[in-house]
Amino acid sequence: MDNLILDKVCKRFDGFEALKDVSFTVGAGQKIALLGHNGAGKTTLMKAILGLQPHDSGRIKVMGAAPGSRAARMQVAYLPENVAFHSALTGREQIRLYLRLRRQPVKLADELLDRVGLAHAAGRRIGTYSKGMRQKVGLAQALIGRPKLMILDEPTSGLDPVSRREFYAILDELAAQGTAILLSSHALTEVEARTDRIVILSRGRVVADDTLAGLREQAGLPTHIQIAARPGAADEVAQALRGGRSNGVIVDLTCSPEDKLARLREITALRAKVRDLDVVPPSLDDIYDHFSRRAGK
Ligand SMILES: Nc1ncnc2c1ncn2[C@@H]1O[C@H](COP(=O)(O)OP(=O)(O)OP(=O)(O)O)[C@@H](O)[C@H]1O
Repeated sequence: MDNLILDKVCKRFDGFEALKDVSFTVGAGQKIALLGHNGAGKTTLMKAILGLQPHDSGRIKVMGAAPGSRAARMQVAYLPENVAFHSALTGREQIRLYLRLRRQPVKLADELLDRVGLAHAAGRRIGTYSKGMRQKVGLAQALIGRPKLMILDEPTSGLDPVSRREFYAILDELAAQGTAILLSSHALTEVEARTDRIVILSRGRVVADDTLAGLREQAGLPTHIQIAARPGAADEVAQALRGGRSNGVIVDLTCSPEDKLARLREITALRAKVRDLDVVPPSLDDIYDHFSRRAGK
């Protein structure tokens, strides 16, 4: 059974279609990135999954239950984009409060804060925390009760690179235990390497849903090959490969995915004149741009 099922979900605001026939699933242990421009419908979709805002038509199932039902709420965790906490409470007090609300033992608070790297500040008031630290309190809160589905809205905004890595390590652990994760982000390079599948929303519609490799194949965008020629051989290499020069010894080529192997064979034939080469596939930024533009037409 998929932990989350979305089937032709639609939502309108005063005649404006915020979500149109949105369908995809998130299985146990899967990490899915939800990408989309400002106003694409990401938050609206998350709120519908959480049962915070009713959808108009289509079907949403959270662990087989209706969104917002007690059964669903017990198994889902949410980290909103801008987490607000009581600034006079300490991190420990805030998490204890959430634990009480979820009918969990309060003694788990320190363990949860330690897990998100906040043990050292557990006794300090949240009003003195940085944005990144508050985000970590939010993550500690979301970890309560071993959720089966985690919905994270821009979870790493405000986190420094080390904290981001730690954050994704926690998500990996949860996914390994079977939690399904849906996270929205504008940091494309970050989700590129850390999620299993990418769903792109544009104007309320799903315009792409695949692995990064699958999206690359569908988009058919060119690959760049950068060849470092041996000293004095750059002109000859550029001429033989019909490539451009980006600086003294680097020769740049662009080729379609189908031509990649043929081009690599040509380069190999020149190996006495080539010192090194890099094959640079299209980035998620390029792919995102491709699908968004296509949807806009
Ligand atoms: N309560 C509401 N009433 C009217 N329109 C709304 C409401 N909530 C959202 N919308 C509209 O629905 C569209 C989708 O908004 P949503 O907040 O889901 O986008 P988003 O993808 O989360 O954007 P962002 O990346 O900027 O957070 C927008 O055009 C927004 O103005």
